[in-house]
Amino acid sequence: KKEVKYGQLTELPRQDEAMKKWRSNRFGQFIHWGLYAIPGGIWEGKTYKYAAEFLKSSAGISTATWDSLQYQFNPVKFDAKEWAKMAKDMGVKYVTITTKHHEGFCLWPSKYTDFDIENTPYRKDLLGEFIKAYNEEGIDVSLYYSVLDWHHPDWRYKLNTEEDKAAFERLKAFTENQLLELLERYPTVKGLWFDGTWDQCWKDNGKFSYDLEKKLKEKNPGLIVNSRMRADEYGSRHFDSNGVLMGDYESGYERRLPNPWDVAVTKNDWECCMTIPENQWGYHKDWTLTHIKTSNELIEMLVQCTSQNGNFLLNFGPRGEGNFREKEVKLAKEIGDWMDDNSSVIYNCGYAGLKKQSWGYFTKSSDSDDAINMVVFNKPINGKYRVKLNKGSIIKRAYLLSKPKKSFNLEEIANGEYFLDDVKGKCKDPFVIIIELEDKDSKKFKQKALT
Ligand SMILES: Cc1ccc([C@@H]2N[C@@H](C)[C@@H](O)[C@H]2O)cc1
Repeated sequence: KKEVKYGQLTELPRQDEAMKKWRSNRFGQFIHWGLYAIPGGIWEGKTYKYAAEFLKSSAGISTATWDSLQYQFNPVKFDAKEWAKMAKDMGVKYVTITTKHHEGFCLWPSKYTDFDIENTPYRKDLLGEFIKAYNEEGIDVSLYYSVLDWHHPDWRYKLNTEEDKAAFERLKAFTENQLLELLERYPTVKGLWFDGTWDQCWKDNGKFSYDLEKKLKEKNPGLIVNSRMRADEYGSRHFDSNGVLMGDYESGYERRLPNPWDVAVTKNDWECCMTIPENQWGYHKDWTLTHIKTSNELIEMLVQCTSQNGNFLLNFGPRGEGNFREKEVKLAKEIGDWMDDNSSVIYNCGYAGLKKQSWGYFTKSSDSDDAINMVVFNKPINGKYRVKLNKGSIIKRAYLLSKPKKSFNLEEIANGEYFLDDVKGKCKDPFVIIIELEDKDSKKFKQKALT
């Protein structure tokens, strides 16, 4: 074991109220919005397939040219209340918005740069309007902040010379100032989502990231930060050099999920962030370039995350004018319709302590030990759901969440294992079966085979 002085700051898993709320939220909306939304992946008539928020590098655009987009940023269609209503109807309990992406443009009026919303035709504190509207809908707000900053003259990928090191000291001060400014201006913010921390410059500053996490948590007690914020003094990221998780939850699942049967992942808090297209975070004008995920695919990801004690952060990329494309509005509505009927298997739910089975996913509410949720995505060809619980578990009753009076026929096929007869009729959406268990002391002893 290495001696790590600047590794984990807060003992995990956190059991304070703020973290319990974060955990029970389960479903969040990611918003990527910045100057990149203006060109939307197309530059001088050429469409670039790579992620639209990377157009500056994909199209080899100079910083001066890119930064002049600032004078075009005027989201006349932006209506924070409308955005917050769409999010509320979709069923998200929290939102994470890019305050500053790699381009360096700030959606809030910052004292530390002119490359911000104040110096655009819009002028007003857009981020402030956004936070107020979402909080009024009862949605927690967390802020995405990119340490990597293509605009800032003191950004360095690597610190080779003394001049590099001096420049990066200024960049670190700028970063700390902006983050403290964000927490000062927006005290209701619940979390910070760091990105752009993979370069050598940051890995060489592990102690700084430790001290910064400490300062930010002193400024905003209960603040929740992702593991991506941190490096230890040896340059190890997310997990310190002894494999101990840093930050407050693991944020390595970007556009990918763990294996559905992976149990190890359930021991930490974690979050998966996901795009609707194959790989677009910022607005891209052309969504015919790759597969666009359906609401069923996205609902299955949300359910899988919940089944493994993870949160699901689904990304939306609004247009430069400040409205969402129709496909995103439609998906938000479809997901919201499903959540209207089934959110009880998501909010305040997590890993049921059971092996994944072929019909779908188990989730269990943190508030009850004698009920288990089965979220079905695959109907069995033999018309019976094989349900394998822990040994000694006895099902008292099983029924559809949508038809609680109608009990399933049960057939006990082994200790803690049952067949449930399938429901009649077609189900076009994923549906929920509630399993009510006999409480523990009423169990009948079942002879285990001697082999
Ligand atoms: C190689 C790469 C760098 C940065 C990213 C950023 N992280 C996501 C959360 C988005 O912000 C994306 O732009 C993605 C891939």
